[in-house]
Amino acid sequence: MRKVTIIGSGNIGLALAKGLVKSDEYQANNITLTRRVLQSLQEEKELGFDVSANNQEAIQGAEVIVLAILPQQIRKVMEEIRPALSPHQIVVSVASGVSCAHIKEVLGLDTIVVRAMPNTAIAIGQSMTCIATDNANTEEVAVVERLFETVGSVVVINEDLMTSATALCACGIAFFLRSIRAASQGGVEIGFHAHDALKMAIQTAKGAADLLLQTNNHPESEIDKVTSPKGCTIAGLNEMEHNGFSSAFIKGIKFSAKQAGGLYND
Ligand SMILES: NC(=O)C1=CN([C@@H]2O[C@H](COP(=O)(O)OP(=O)(O)OC[C@H]3O[C@@H](n4cnc5c(N)ncnc54)[C@H](OP(=O)(O)O)[C@@H]3O)[C@@H](O)[C@H]2O)C=CC1
Ligand SMILES: O=C(O)[C@@H]1CCC=N1
Repeated sequence: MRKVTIIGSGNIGLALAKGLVKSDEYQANNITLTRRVLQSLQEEKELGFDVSANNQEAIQGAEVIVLAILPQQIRKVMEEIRPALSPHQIVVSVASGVSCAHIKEVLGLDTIVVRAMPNTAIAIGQSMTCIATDNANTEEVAVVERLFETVGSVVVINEDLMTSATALCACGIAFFLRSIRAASQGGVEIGFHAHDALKMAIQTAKGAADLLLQTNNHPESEIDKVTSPKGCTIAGLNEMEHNGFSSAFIKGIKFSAKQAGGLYND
């Protein structure tokens, strides 16, 4: 079985590890997890993951090394692992705003580097992951594609769109979650208990997403089927638009994309 090392087992690193095991394509004992505060990985150790605070030892024998470290911490980690890297290992960075060129500048120009931008739904095999590279060959990209396809959908994009992918997909999951919370808060105001309102909002959002996935229809064509003439749906939608709903969403995504590009401090 292929060995994967995840350096930086925080929110996204652990979500990836859990998703890989849940997919049944990987076993916990083929995944090494690192972080400095090793006590925080006690539960994962009990689940069978190999855990370590030594990044150099942890990457030995790994086919793929995932850097799931904050952009502000990644240079130090790369300097640390550089002497222990082997030529055929694929380095996958999920750090936002850190380019392939930045990574090769520290790890060496011959290092095989692929950037990946997953989201936290990776823990349940439902990530939307964008990947990009400027030097990996087709086979190496295919290895990374297969890894992330076991935990969701994958799109290969040009590297110059990675910060946009960060905003739309990685941050995006938070935007949709906030919209579900807002819907449930509205539900409470119109008469439901919080628990029921949240359940209704979640299933309605899931139905909307599945409708688009399964029919390939444009959202507006599905909206047209809901909006009866002179009805309450168009009244609600237009009230939301008068208050800037689409505009706020678009502005938020643009602002996140701008921020995502500036997180790496040389
Ligand atoms: N959260 C998300 O949804 C997504 C995040 N990303 C990107 O993933 C990266 C990580 O983000 P996120 O998971 O949210 O951040 P977290 O802070 O949750 O995780 C970072 C982890 O790195 C560990 N770490 C720090 N220094 C070292 C080191 N020297 N050696 C080993 N481990 C170390 C930290 O643990 P300790 O302090 O114990 O060392 C921490 O657990 C970021 O670059 C972010 O841009 C990308 C897509 C989605
Ligand atoms: O908020 C962040 O900076 C990270 C990157 C994408 C999702 N979380």
